[in-house]
Amino acid sequence: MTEPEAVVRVRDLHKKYGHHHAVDGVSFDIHRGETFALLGPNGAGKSTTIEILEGYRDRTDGEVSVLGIDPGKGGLAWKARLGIVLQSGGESGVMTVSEQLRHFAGLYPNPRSVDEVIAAVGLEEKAKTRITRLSGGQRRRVDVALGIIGRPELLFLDEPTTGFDPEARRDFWTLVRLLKSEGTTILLTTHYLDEAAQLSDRVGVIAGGKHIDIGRLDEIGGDDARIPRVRWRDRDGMRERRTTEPGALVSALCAEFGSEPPELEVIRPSLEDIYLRLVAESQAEAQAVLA
Ligand SMILES: Nc1ncnc2c1ncn2[C@@H]1O[C@H](COP(=O)(O)OP(=O)(O)OP(=O)(O)O)[C@@H](O)[C@H]1O
Repeated sequence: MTEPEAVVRVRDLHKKYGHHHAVDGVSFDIHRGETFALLGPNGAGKSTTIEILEGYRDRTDGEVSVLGIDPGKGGLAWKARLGIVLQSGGESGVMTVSEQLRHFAGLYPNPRSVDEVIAAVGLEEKAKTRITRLSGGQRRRVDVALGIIGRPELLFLDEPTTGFDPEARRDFWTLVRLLKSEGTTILLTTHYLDEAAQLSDRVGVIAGGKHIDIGRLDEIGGDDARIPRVRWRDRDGMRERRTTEPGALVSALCAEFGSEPPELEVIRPSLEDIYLRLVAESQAEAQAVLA
């Protein structure tokens, strides 16, 4: 089998702010066409890592290649192949939505149609509205629109749906799936674990600047973290058991009760459960080292 093409390659990345080691030996690849979610608690080093990949921030040490180029040396032609949605938007407020997008579209060799992008982010009714007059969530949609207007090969989405209402988030997920179906490689950070579970092929988890785990959605955290729990109520109250064979346990319970046990549930750990467990374990290990 041929190795997938690495659009992003990070090896032993380090970033120090003064004495603070914000990124402490992180390594990962992102393959062409995949959506990769970089997850971690506040201050884990996600934005610092992304900003290094985008060429906005110098690294202290390590190897980084983005679309075959060292981001510290990337020129305009390289930048035009990237789409960037930063954590805080950089759009200027005096322009209308469509003016701003037209302005940005002019900076790229092969931009998407402004009207199509406005429709894709659900801002048709606000196209002629000044950005200063938009709500926070609507401005965030402008950020996303600006990130995709240049038809990027690689799209960075740093907490893209912060401030979105639930419907806008669903619409955004549809948009990301469309971009992915067109072959766009995507690096996503988000604190919404359901968003990561919906959109990503693989997940990397970091905490305190250090790598904790990396893998496909169905393998991250290991087999033990994904063992389902069966819950039901009996005479003594709620009961719960972890089992790799929930079907067999449910059958046995049904036979024992003579019908379905009250409040029966089979609960499969969500990405959020697995993530919280990984982060808690790594924090406990870090504290044990300090003790
Ligand atoms: N310009 C800076 N100068 C000094 N320290 C910084 C700077 N930027 C970030 N840091 C520190 O580096 C660490 C990592 O920050 P970073 O913003 O990369 O984390 P993050 O994972 O993106 O967090 P969040 O989820 O809160 O956005 C934090 O402890 C932060 O305080």
